[in-house]
Amino acid sequence: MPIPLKAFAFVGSGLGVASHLGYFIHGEHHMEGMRIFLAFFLVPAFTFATILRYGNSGSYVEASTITTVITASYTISLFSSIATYRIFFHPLRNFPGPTKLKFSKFNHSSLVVTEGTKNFQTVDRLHKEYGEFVRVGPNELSITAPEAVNQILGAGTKCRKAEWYDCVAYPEKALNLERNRIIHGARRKIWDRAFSAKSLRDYEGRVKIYTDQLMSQLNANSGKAIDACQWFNFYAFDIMGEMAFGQSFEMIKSGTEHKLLSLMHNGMASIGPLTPIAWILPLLKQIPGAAKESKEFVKYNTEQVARRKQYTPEAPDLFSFFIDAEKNDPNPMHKDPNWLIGDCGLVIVAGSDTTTATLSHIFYHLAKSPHIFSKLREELDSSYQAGSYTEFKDLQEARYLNGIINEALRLHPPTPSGLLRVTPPEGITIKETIVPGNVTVSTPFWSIGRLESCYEKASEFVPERWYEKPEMVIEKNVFVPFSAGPMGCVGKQLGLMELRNVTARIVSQFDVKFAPGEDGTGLLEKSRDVFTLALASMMLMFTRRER
Ligand code: HEM
Repeated sequence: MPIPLKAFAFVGSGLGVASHLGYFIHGEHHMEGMRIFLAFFLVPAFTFATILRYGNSGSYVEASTITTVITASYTISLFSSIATYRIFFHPLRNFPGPTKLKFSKFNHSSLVVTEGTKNFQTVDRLHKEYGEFVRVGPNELSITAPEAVNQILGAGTKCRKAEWYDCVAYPEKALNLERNRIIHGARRKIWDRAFSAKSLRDYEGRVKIYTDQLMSQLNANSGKAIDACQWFNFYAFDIMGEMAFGQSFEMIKSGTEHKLLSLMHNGMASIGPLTPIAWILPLLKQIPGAAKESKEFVKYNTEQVARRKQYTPEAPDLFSFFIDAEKNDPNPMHKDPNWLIGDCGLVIVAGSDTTTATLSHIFYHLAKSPHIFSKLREELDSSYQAGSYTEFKDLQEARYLNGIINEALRLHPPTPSGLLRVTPPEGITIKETIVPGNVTVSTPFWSIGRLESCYEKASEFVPERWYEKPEMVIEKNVFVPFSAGPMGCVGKQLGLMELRNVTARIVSQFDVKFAPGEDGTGLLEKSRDVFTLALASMMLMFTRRER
């Protein structure tokens, strides 16, 4: 007697629930995209072939009907089980947030796309609607409670980096992608050496060369409208090329974009919309012909590393330390050549777009507010001489300049959505709220930087709050544009050195204003959130100062 179709539907449904409760609900599966994807095709094909071979009639119609019934009932019950769990039983079920985001991160992704790839603003809107704790995914919370920043990112944090770090540059290895704390700590030691106080002093000369080059170009274009964001990007990128490979990309000199810059930016463009569903990124990279730019970026870095290994620069660069570790460090992990290639890409990505975004926003505010520009020029005229021996040291102490940099980082953090972390298995308690274990959490920098509970007159650009009016910084601990703790920015001092040096030089030597028809809103409204910011243009005029 033939088995009724209902029985097959029953089996499919049972398997659906069982695979959810026995497999998908446990642990991490973000790197299994390809296997799961293939299983969804191969298992039905295998089922079809088995029924055809061993079924009662051996007919194609029977085999395909039964396969369809099992597959459909499996799929429906799997997704129903997932949805039911996420809404009614998940440990985050009582946290507020839009219902569609509780179901699936695909809905977050589509929200990001429809709202112009500005996740930090999307999340900000959700916080205004739902409060300090917002469930932005089935297993994800965005938190603006000030206490969360230190607990999630601070020195003693028990949180670790989220799955996103495995996916975003798969299959690369690099310091910032490393989720294992012991391995991260061991690699971080090499980077810390490369950024010691002595090394930083050695890098001053390199920074100066590119600041000089930028000044020459601004001189040559004095009084003309130019895209400041693009020139700042050339500047930051040239310095990072010098740091990573011991040779710049010559973009300031040539005034044209190097191929690597567009490769990097095109490669990063997908990160914005795909961050909520980052498991798709490794899947894409395993498809031949897909994710071309990212693959080319890695290929370029591989070739450059090979070239860099052929010579020793006169003064050490970052790679002097990395190559030394590969050859001489007793820890064998540094022998893996993938570290050099991945860290090479990391120098470029981490060091260029962050600095560019900050410089661009500093000059947005200087062009918008002539009184801030004049006050900065006064400070510099009285305490600083461009090109002097003590130039870098003097600028460290320029209070107004440093206040301006802090304000730019507060209102326009270069990683505006914050950083994804996972809570420890026992969970954490933030402001009496228990955040369960193994939940993805983030503290959106852009929103927190604008909270009246953290800063007095939060929406205003007030450099003095950082020295003369400390009462205007209500929650000091939330200001972490470089992140904090063991995974905080290792290049912070180099970044600050560049920002101070180039800002001081320009303000001392040029008048700055918006070009006709420009008011800087394009920069604020059209830049996209791709983890760092993909900047829109901003046309400024730098005119040689009349003395
Ligand atoms: C305004 C300038 C900069 C800002 C705002 C900034 C910000 C940040 C932030 C927020 C992180 C944490 C990322 C995460 O956890 O996913 C980070 C990490 C990092 N940054 Fe920066 N950065 C800047 C400049 C630089 C520069 C010039 C370099 C030089 C190469 C650099 C190298 C790095 C590296 C290597 C990491 C990874 C550290 C680790 O995982 O231990 N950054 N940065």
